[in-house]
Amino acid sequence: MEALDYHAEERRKAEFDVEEMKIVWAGSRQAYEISDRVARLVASDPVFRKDNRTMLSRKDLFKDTLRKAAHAWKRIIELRLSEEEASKLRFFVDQPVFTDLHWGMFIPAIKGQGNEEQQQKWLPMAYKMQIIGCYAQTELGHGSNVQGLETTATFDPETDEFVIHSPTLTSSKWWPGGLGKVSTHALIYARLITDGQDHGVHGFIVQLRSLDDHLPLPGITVGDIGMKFGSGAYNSMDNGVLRFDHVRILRDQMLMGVSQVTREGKFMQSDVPRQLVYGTMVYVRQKIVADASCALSRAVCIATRYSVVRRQFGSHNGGPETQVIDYKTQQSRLFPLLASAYAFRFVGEWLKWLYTDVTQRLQASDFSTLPEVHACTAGLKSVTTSATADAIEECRKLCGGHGYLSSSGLPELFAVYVPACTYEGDNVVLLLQVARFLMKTVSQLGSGKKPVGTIAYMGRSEHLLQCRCEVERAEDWLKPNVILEAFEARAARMSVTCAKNLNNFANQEEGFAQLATDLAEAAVAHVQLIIVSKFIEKLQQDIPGKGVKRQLEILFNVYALSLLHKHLGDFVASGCITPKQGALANEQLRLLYSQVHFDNPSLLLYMVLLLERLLQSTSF
Ligand SMILES: CCCCC/C=C\C/C=C\C/C=C\CCCCC(=O)SCCNC(=O)CCNC(=O)[C@H](O)C(C)(C)COP(=O)(O)OP(=O)(O)OC[C@H]1O[C@@H](n2cnc3c(N)ncnc32)[C@H](O)[C@@H]1OP(=O)(O)O
Ligand SMILES: Cc1cc2nc3c(=O)[nH]c(=O)nc-3n(C[C@H](O)[C@H](O)[C@H](O)COP(=O)(O)OP(=O)(O)OC[C@H]3O[C@@H](n4cnc5c(N)ncnc54)[C@H](O)[C@@H]3O)c2cc1C
Repeated sequence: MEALDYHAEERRKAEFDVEEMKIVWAGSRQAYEISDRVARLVASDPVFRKDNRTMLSRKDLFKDTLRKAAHAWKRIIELRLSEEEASKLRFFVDQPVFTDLHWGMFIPAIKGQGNEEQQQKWLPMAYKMQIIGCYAQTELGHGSNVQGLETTATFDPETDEFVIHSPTLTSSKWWPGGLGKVSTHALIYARLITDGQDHGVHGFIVQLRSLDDHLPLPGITVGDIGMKFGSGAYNSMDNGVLRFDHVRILRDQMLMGVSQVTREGKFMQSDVPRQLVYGTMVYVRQKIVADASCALSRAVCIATRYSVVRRQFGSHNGGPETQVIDYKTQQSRLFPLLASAYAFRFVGEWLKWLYTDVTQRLQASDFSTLPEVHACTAGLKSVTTSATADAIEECRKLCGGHGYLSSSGLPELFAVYVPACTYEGDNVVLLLQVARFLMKTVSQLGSGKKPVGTIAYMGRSEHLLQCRCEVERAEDWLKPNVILEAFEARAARMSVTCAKNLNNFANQEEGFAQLATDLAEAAVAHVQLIIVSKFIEKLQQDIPGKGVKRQLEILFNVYALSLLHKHLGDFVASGCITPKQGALANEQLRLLYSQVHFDNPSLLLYMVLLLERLLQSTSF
């Protein structure tokens, strides 16, 4: 049976309302309708074709990308698309391009760190793309260590200007997307110096190229940093290098929403946390989490499609060979990835709410949730991108030799996706930020300060440090409260153990350095607990549609129990569960795989259909 006939057949047999499941995935009926409409628009427009991009030279690929970006902008204007529709269209164009950074970082940084006057001056030009901006923070010598950046912005009270300078080779800005060829302006992060005093890293808007002939302005040396991983992939983006030779800018080109420099050259740190200078990174990290579920779902679609159609071995009396989806090993590798796509989708929805909430609080000078938002965005960005990068590679391997063909779509998807483990914060560095937040919370237990939000479970650590999971039969692992308590106990015990071991060192810094690996693992346990708990919260909502909630419950159990199986060492070593209970979880997982496959083949195929229009616009 051909794949498409099979799909149609399976849809007819669906155990659940596929249309309602589409809405669950999209987040709302409106979001689904926008996504569906824009996906069709992109898939039906020959200018947006993607099946040739791995065969183009870097120069032709870049020209192709610019052509697509210009065409996208033209269609956005012609069709009067909303900001949400425009963002979707850029997403479905699905090729790293300078507009990612213009819309994704340059504009949000001005909105988040600029004062009212600066927003009124720069945003209208940016929205009309009369200026094109990039986010130039990373340098050749420093990326993770933002406080180590070397570019300087020295205030000259004589002329009421800042002098932007690259004092060393390692201070060269290196990596910013859109910098190499396209951007006319950059948001530069540099050391603010007034009257000889260094006030740390702040943001400055600097024009790089002429708006008349696009040539670099005096004192500016700028270019592209060359080919990156893979052939097509990220090579459609002009990541660049930039050096300053005493470039002068007006004082009002320092973003003054977080701190200011007066006409007299006096540095004024307003009463907001200096970390708001990092606000744009926090914003992008929360978007990257939602993006992980999209990238993961695409890989799972391809691998599911293949697994359902591909047959190998098992022919009896000349009959058809076995579908590879029937092999338990194929199921145990693929189904947790399908479940992870939904898990990341739902935690991404929640994280978007958390970010919106903190943005509103900041406007009321309420900084109380900032530490938690930093820990959640950093941790979820790290865990979801690492898992997704690994999953795309796993999906390639699930497709045999065909997974290695460009036309499968998987190599390109992998090559474009994997830098997500590095950009917007190296994943290990971000886990250590989460660990810092966890250790601070543990140190405050007993101080009377009650842990709240995603760390509230630490307030029950006395119970969690000694509880025993109530699991005697495999089906006991189907109870959300049993799973939740196991994940809470594992996270609490790993954090408390780290905190105790830190006390064996002369100081916190030394302890942190020596125990960094344990601390990173404790951070992963905490973040996985957040993902599990948000999936449970999603299932507690009213979910319409025949059988939809039932399918999601199956996926939740697959996600949680496959994680438990993968990290069984943590759970058993921390005493949360016994080896026998671990074996029962694995037994339950096997039963669940059969449910996902035999009772609900349409759930799998639904994922295949989920972004089918998008897949059709690739060559696979
Ligand atoms: C752009 C597209 C948008 C859509 C996205 C969708 C999909 C993605 C698709 C495509 C993406 C396209 C392009 C990719 C763009 C990539 C762009 C970049 O990569 S930009 C550069 C990114 N760089 C980084 O992320 C740097 C990482 N390093 C840091 O963030 C910091 O250096 C640090 C590791 C956090 C350390 O900072 P610092 O030394 O200043 O602070 P500490 O001393 O460690 O901690 C002090 C204190 O501050 C708290 N804190 C730290 N950061 C924050 C924060 N962001 N918010 C709030 N609080 C913070 C920290 O917890 C400490 O608190 P305490 O313990 O209480 O003292
Ligand atoms: C495709 C892509 C696009 C990018 N776009 C932009 C952009 O638009 N704008 C921008 O400003 N930047 C951009 N970047 C840069 C990116 O943000 C940095 O690469 C990233 O922050 C990591 O910094 P680094 O490369 O200097 O590595 P480092 O910070 O030097 O880290 C190197 C490695 O050392 C280890 N390490 C470092 N510190 C620690 C620690 N404290 N503990 C344990 N291990 C540690 C980690 O393994 C890390 O991977 C982009 C990068 C890529 C790959």
